[in-house]
Amino acid sequence: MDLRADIDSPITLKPLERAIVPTGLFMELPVGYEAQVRPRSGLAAKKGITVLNAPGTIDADYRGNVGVILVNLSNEDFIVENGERIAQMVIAKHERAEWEEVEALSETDRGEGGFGSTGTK
Ligand SMILES: O=c1ccn([C@H]2C[C@H](O)[C@@H](COP(=O)(O)OP(=O)(O)OP(=O)(O)O)O2)c(=O)[nH]1
Repeated sequence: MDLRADIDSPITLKPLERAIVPTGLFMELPVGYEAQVRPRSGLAAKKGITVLNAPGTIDADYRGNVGVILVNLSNEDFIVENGERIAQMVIAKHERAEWEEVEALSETDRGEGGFGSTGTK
């Protein structure tokens, strides 16, 4: 679903500035669910505006105003207007891990290789 700015007056984001933009959305998620705040591709592609902490996490026990941390990665000012669609949100179910401490991990071909260890071709 779309998240809209719920603000009394417009917010100006200068290049590289960020702001927490309230949405006026308050909710109660069931335990085992989270909401994820994501950028809108149109704003990103056309205006250089994205969600700084994407995906933002809304915890199930959060009861406050859902905020969107917008950042202006363009070289022009961007004005956030009240009611503007600034981000989108999905509700996601997640597992709860039970951690167990062990002496060794199972062996795999990859092992500790990561961060481009398989090359680019
Ligand atoms: O984009 C976001 C991210 C977070 N929040 C709210 C809901 C979330 O449940 C709470 C805490 O977020 P997070 O766990 O990402 O923050 P933290 O930096 O770990 O702070 P805290 O100590 O408050 O958990 O802030 C938002 O409204 N929008």
